[in-house]
Amino acid sequence: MASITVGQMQAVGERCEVFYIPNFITEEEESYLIRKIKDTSHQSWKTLTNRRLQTWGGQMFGRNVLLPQALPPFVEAYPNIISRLQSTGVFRNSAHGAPNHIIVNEYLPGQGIMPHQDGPAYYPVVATLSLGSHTAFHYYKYRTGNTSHGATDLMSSGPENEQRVIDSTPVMSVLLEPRSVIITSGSMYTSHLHGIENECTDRFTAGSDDINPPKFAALNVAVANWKLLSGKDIKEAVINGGYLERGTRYSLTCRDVEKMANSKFGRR
Ligand SMILES: O=C(O)CCC(=O)C(=O)O
Ligand SMILES: [Fe+2]
Repeated sequence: MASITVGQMQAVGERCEVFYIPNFITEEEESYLIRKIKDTSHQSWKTLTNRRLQTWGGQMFGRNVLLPQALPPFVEAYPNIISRLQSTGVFRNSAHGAPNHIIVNEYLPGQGIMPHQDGPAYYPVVATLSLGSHTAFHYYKYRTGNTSHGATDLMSSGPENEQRVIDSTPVMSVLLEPRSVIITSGSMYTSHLHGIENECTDRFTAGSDDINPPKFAALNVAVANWKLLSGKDIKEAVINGGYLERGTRYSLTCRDVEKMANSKFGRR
């Protein structure tokens, strides 16, 4: 992909805060990146309860400041993920004009990530590249009035650690294909949450027009980006009410940490 402009990116939903770009990288680039992620001579995994992660571009110092390190060549040179993301224009007003930090998550089938906000350390845009498998990605809002409506409600710790009730019905849900990028900005970044349920299989309710779009069967919510899906088998499963088995998925969560420690600081 030579270059992408905001005009060519496809907005998902009416608010134009979420953009879906299928085939952001080629299959060859995807295999190469997965090989590099698995080759831990460069970096190591941090194991959490329900997934593993690597951090590229440096470690956070306190909550908001990055102790920067160079990003690996497999996002700067080949494939040139960072410059492709730059060419979308979504980072043009961020402190460094480009992502300077990447969290690589690994999810086995059945693993997900609780609804959360990415928080104030970053410029409020996140671009996430999916590798290896599709997944179902949901955006949630907080319940107004903060009243819990029963045992199914989720609680969040929120950016300031206060407990808030999350509405368990997503405000928007997208199917992320392998090799796609999803960009989250605006209020979807600053006041909504996002998460991935711990599922092995995603089932769909058939649909193929705006009145009756295909849905994620378990939640009865539309697949908001169904028209933008590019994989033949994936699109067929979604439109015809089939199912998709998840494989191991790697995600590259690319953001701009606005405050960076002076790089000389650590060396003195
Ligand atoms: O894996 C994903 O697509 C989401 C990851 C995420 O939300 C995060 O790292 O903050
Ligand atoms: Fe996140």
